[in-house]
Amino acid sequence: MDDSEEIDPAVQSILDAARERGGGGDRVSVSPRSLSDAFDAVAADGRTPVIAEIKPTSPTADGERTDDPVDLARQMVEGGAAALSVLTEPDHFGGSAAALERVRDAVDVPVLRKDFILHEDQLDVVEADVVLLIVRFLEADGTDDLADLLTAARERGFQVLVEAHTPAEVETALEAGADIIGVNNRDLAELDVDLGTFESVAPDVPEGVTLIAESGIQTADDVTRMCDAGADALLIGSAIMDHDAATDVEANTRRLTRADTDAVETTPTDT
Ligand SMILES: O=P(O)(O)OC[C@@H](O)[C@@H](O)c1c[nH]c2ccccc12
Repeated sequence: MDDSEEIDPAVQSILDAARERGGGGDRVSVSPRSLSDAFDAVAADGRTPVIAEIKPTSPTADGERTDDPVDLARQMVEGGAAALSVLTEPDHFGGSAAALERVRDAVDVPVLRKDFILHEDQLDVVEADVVLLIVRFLEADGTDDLADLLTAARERGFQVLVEAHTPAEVETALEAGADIIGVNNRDLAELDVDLGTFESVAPDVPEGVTLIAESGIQTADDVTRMCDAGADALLIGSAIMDHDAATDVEANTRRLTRADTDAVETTPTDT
């Protein structure tokens, strides 16, 4: 629908690959770990709910992190992450369904499958507690309808995070019945990040909806800023992963999950 606004060539290439990718085999049926219970539990413990993302690389990253995803997942949980996000897109993010499966077996927290799902059968690739649906991409021709995909995902047991970037996309998400909305600070047309996006779009999201701030959150101040603007939880990848294998993933996670609380943590000096 909205193909008139040029999207970044890197994003177009992701979309083209997603269109080609087949689905799974048998229809999956998931008994999901509750995302809202996980957020409540960490909040009760004085931490900020953070979904820590395992993203080996991305079109905007330098290099690729090749550590075992299970090791990374354990460090993130040890550092206080409420939930994990695992990229399963293979061609541009270095992800795989197998990595998600191993991670979900190794931890107790909910796991989000991060991918570019355009068709119902792509829901059947792997079990996860939450799947991502991106409004912007489901407006393109030749993709399934957002509301239909949302229903199809819920019928399989998935919780659904619907990603928006503008007030119009939030409206679309709400009309489709979304109850968990992520506002992506990264503009998929340009690939640049502006935390002001969340601040300007958040007021359009009604109280009863779980609201997640996504992308570009680097520092403790950024965490506070997103929480002040109404975020119930934050999705953080690069600042935790870094693409320098020497980075301490557990310490990074701890620093950001403790950022909006009074808890005092020592901050690593090399980040
Ligand atoms: O690494 P960052 O800037 O902390 O961003 C994490 C996450 O929000 C980002 O990876 C993301 C948001 N929406 C997506 C959709 C597909 C792939 C990736 C994403």
